This record gives sequence, C-alpha cells and structure tokens, in this order.
Amino acid sequence: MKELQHLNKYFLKYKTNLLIGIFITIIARMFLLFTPRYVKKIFIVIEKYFNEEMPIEAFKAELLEAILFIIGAAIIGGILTFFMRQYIINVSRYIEFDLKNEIYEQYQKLSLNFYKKNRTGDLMNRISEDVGRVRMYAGPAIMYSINTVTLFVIALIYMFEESPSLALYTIIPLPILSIVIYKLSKEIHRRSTIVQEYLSKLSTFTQESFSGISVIKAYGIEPQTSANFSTLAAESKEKQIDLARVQAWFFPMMLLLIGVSNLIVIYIGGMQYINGEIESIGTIAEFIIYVNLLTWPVATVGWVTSIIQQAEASQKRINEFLRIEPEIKNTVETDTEITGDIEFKNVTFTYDDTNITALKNINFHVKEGETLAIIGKTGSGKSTILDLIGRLYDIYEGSIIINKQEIDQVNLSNLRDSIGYVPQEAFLFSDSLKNNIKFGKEDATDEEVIEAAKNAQVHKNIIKFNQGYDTVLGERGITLSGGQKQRVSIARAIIKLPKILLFDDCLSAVDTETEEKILKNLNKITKGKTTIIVSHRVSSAKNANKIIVLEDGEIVQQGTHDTLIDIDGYYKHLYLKQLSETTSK
Ligand SMILES: Nc1ncnc2c1ncn2[C@@H]1O[C@H](COP(=O)(O)OP(=O)(O)OP(=O)(O)O)[C@@H](O)[C@H]1O
Repeated sequence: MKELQHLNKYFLKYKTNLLIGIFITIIARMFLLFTPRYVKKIFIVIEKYFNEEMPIEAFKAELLEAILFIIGAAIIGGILTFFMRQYIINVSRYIEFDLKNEIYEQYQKLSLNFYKKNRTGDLMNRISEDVGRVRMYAGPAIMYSINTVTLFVIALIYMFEESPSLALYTIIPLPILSIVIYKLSKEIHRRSTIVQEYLSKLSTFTQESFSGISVIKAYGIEPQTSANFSTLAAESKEKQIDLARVQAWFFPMMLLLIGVSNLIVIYIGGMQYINGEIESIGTIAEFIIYVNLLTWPVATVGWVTSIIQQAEASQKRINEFLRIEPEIKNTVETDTEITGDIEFKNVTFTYDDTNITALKNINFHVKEGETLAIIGKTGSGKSTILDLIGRLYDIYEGSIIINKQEIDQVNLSNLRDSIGYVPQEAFLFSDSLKNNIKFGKEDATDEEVIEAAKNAQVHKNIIKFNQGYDTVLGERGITLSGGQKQRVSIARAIIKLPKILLFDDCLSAVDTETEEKILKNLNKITKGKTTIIVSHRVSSAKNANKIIVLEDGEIVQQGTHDTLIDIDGYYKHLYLKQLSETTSK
C-alpha cells in the first residue's frame, strides 16, 4: 500500500464527495438488511395465525405492514445505491483524470534521453492501463470494501442476536469463498495480462503492416505477412481460451459455496428448531437471506484484494516515472531576451546511451543576424550541434554561450521560443495543413499562414488540393510527398519569425531549382536573424557568412565559400563534384 499513498492527496482533494459516498453506502446497506428481519416477521405472523393466536384482521394488517416495509426498504436502498455509485465511482473518475494529467505533464517535462530509454508502448501503458488499474482501487475497491464491512458488521450483529451458534455455522464457508475468489482473481489477472500482451502484439503488427503496406506490396510478401498474422492471431486465441477457462470457474464456485452455506443453515437451523433452540422457522428463512446477501460482498474481499495488489503494482510503475527529475531544468525564472548570438567554446559531447562522442572540441561564433552553414558527411555531428543549441541535451565539457551567457543561465522557455527548428525528418500532425503551419504560431492569421507557405515554396502545391489549407493530413502526413512535407515544416518554422532559425538538412528532398527559390526567400526572411543551415549541398551553404566542415565530430575546415573553394579539402571536393553533376544534367 506504500505506493498507493501517492493517491492520498487526491482523496483529500475529493474528501467531501468521498465522505458523502461512504455515508450513503452505510445507510443503503442498513436499508438492505431490513428485509431478512421482516421476512422473519412474516413467518412469525403466519405461524401465529395458523396456531390461531392472531385474528385475521391483525394478521392482514401485520402482513401488509411487513410487505410495505420490505418494498419501501428495497426502493430506498436502490435509490441510495445509485447515489453511492454516483459519488464514489465519480471520485475515481476524477482521480483518473487528475492522475493522467499529472503523468502527461511529467512526460512533457522529461528530456529526450528519457524517451530514448523507454519504449513508446510502455509510456502509453502507464497513462492508460496502469491508471485504469489504479482507478479500480480508487473507486470500486473502496466502494466494495465499505459495502462488505458495513453489511458484514450489521448482519453479524443481527445474526448473533438471533442465534450465536447458527450464526457461527453460517459464516464458516465464507472465508473459504473469499480465498477461492482471491486465487481465481489472481489467476484471471495473470492470464488476462498475457491476453493483453498478445492484443498489443497484434495491434503493433497490423499497424506496422498498414504503415509499411507499400514495402510489403513492392516486395510481394503479402502471403508471408498473412501467415505471420494468422500465427499470431492463433496464439492470441489460445490465450483467450485459457482465460475463458478460469473465468468459467468463477460463478460455479460461488454457486457451490452459496449452496453449501444454504444447506448448513437449513440443516443446523432445522435441528435447532426441532430441539427448540430457535423460536421460529422464520429465523431459518432470515438466515438464508443473510447468507445470500453476504455471499457477494465476501466474494469481493478476494476480488478487491487482487485489485489492490494490481493497483499497487501499477502505481509503483507510475511513481517510478513521476519521481524522475527532468535532466534539462530551467534554473532562470526571469526572462532572458535572446538576440541570437551563439558561441561554442571547446564543446565536446558524448551521447550517454551509445557512448558515441558526436562532437569533439567544437569552436565557432555566430553573431546576431549571421548565417552559419554546417557541412559534413553523414554521422559527423551536424544535427547534434543544432540539438545542443536548443538545449535538448546538456553538455559537460566546454561551454555554449547564448547572448554572452552560459546556455544554462538562459531562461529555457525564452530560448526555445526564440528558435524556429526544421528537423531532418519532417513530422506533421494528423490535422489540417493550416493548423500544421500555425503550430509555429498559434495566433497566426490566414494571411500569415499563406505568406509563410509562399516563402517555403509550398503555397502552389497546397492550393491545388481540393480543400486547400484545410486539407487534413493522414498519420505522419502520408498524403504529402517528402519534399512537400519538408516545405510545410519550413513554413511552420518561419511563420514564427524567430530570432534563431535552425534548418537541419531540410532541403534534401526538394529539387535544386526549388531549393534555390526557397533559399532566396529565406534570404529575405532571415535578415537580422541568426540562421544555421545544415546541409549536404554546397548550394545551400554558399551564401552563408561562415561555413564549417565537420568530420567525425571535429571541425576540419572553416571559412567562407570563396575561401574554402580555394583550399584543397572536403568542401572543395564537394563543390567540384556537385558542380560537375549540375553541368552534366
Ligand atoms: N540521439 C542519439 N543518441 C545516441 N547517439 C546519437 C544520437 N543522435 C546521434 N547519435 C550519434 O552521434 C553521431 C552524430 O550524429 P548526428 O545526427 O549529429 O550526425 P549528422 O552529421 O547530423 O548526420 P546526418 O547527416 O546523417 O544527419 C552519430 O554517430 C550518431 O550515431
């Protein structure tokens, strides 16, 4: 229960609703327990009438009174049960909502490293399945526990008042029932976890085959994919059948134990009646109702125990995430005005998960409004430089100076707000094109969206779609070509008119002619803004104020286009190669 203490703050938050719910539960159970007593009363009245100890009028009046009481208690009990669920189950839904938000907020705070170390499925499970299990504790488990305790205490008092020995015999099978249900619930949970795993395997498999359908078709491997699917589906079916087999035991076991309890009451009660130890046969009827009323609550003791165990395990997993301190923290509360002056001083950076030293002793300085181009082979560390400027990772060797201040002394949200970043792999949301562009600036007008799209050379493509800017993109923008996606992504970054623009090889999928046009537009837009362009093409770099060439994480050349084409090295090589490619076309 230690882990579940995390929920106490929520119980405290919703204490009023919870207390009302508990109060209503107690009252509702009291009404429910009127019934057996009045059933006994009816038996006594009937016995008296047949023994001619009561006149017919009195008999009718007493009978009517007892029946009305039973009906009244059932109606009131029913209404109260409705409100009991309304209060307690609703509290569990509020807690579920709060907990989901708490986890989601924590996810947003955590750095990229966290996402690399944890699988997406795991992250999703914590917020859906684990929270779902915890909710079962916060709602049903609490409700059924109060229900059981109240019912049990009141019924036991009534039963011991009537006949202590019969009461004792009646409750003997109940703990056995509880244990059996507990064992069954545990086994059901174990098997349903396996079923759940198979269901996620199946959905991952189908999702991947749908996303990769073009590859599957191109390679003609549909029969193989279908066979793999059938195997997985067959295994999943077996697990479902395993689960159904244990579940099928649940009700027969309950019925068996209720039957045994009823027999005990009838047998022992009958003997006691014959021996004159109990005054009326009505007592036996009363006890039979108690047994039936108590069976379900007692069975829930086992069920609730297993719910609490599952909730504890789930909350433990949730707490593990909630306790993680974000690696990248904002330590500056006051606003920092970002001008766009960026300097790297002896920066060496190693990714701690792969131990790859992506940058070695990097030094450069881009002044406000300047353009820096970074050229280099794949894996040379270009993207890493951009990630460090956005402080997606912290460095431990050297320093990154923004606005003449160490990067960790700059207000993190100000820094990120002032960056327009175009990643290497454009990611578009399943939303309209307009909203995808406005993502960079929520309050942008339609004119601003169009202007940004024009500058990114994608406006003409967009207006060709039937719904223009309102065209909704499928998952990851599958309806757009690679080059179109890149340009929408550029429009998203430039609509913000940020102080710093970071382009990570984002023109790789557009032809050189369009690249030329975009670069020309960018020239206008990026006036006064610090721009860093990562590219494999000399055409993207040639107009930059500074060019650095990276190799294996080190700067091997730096200068301007004019100086670098005169020096023998990677840049000149690339320039001549790309020049000959253009002229041979
Ligand atoms: N998130 C990461 N975690 C661990 N290692 C990484 C990560 N990102 C990059 N690396 C490693 O760091 C090195 C530099 O990668 P980086 O992406 O910066 O290169 P790049 O020059 O941008 O390459 P490309 O032109 O192919 O995009 C590579 O060896 C890469 O495997």
